[in-house]
Amino acid sequence: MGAMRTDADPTPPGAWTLVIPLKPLTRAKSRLAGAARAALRPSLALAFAQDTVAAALACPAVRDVVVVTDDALASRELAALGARTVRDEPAGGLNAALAHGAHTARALHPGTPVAALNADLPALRPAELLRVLHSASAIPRSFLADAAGIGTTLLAAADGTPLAPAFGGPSRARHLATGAHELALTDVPGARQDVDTWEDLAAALELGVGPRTADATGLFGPGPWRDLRRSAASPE
Ligand SMILES: Nc1nc2c(ncn2[C@@H]2O[C@H](COP(=O)(O)OP(=O)(O)OP(=O)(O)O)[C@@H](O)[C@H]2O)c(=O)[nH]1
Ligand SMILES: C=C(OP(=O)(O)O)C(=O)O
Repeated sequence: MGAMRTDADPTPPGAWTLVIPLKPLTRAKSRLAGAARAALRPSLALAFAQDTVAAALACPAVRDVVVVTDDALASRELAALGARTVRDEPAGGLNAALAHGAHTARALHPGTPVAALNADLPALRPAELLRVLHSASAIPRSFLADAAGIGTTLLAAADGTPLAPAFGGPSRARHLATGAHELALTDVPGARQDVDTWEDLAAALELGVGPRTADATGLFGPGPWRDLRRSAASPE
């Protein structure tokens, strides 16, 4: 199962606590609305989160996953996978939720390095996440840009360093401007492929998604990515 370790590996087994934010499913993934299968949007948002959380929990560098959400169904389903769930406090939006999650993580596990991870990474693989966290271990505060090169999929902070999340829209530039180091990893496509649009979902399907997203997109019928590209081209 786990990847090979060496004495030089700066990522001790189970070192990291990940914080994963998730909006209420009925409001999540609004950019997937307006296309033929928009009614499936909450199920897709849940499937992405389930595959993201499952991959995170299967990563040998991860000791715990804290999901910050007010969605009751998502809380139940993600707890069933082994994540902890906390309420979305102080109800101040994404970055406030992440700061709350990071505080919870550090209270639970003093000394843990913490990383915020988006909930919409259905093609994430545990071995990729291990490479990302391994690189992040050597740096006080670092981030991974999304596949589009505009946003951020992961922001990591060592013990003693504030996470200071600045997610939302063009967060790559914001994280750079606040002094975080950009992780220059080219071989972790699943960790960078967030899904905001039907085109993003097509790209994730081509990389290979986890089982819940595969099931949920199976509802689209055969050749899902070709169908999705058609939906993206002609929204309802
Ligand atoms: N707990 C919590 N999570 C949030 C909040 N806003 C966004 N998120 C989550 O943060 C990540 C990125 O969020 P967004 O891109 O703003 O929202 P999204 O649902 O992914 O997509 P859009 O609705 O299309 O913007 C996703 O995992 C969201 O579920 C919030 O206020 N609270
Ligand atoms: C919130 C973010 O992601 P997106 O808007 O791409 O979902 C971000 O990249 O900061």
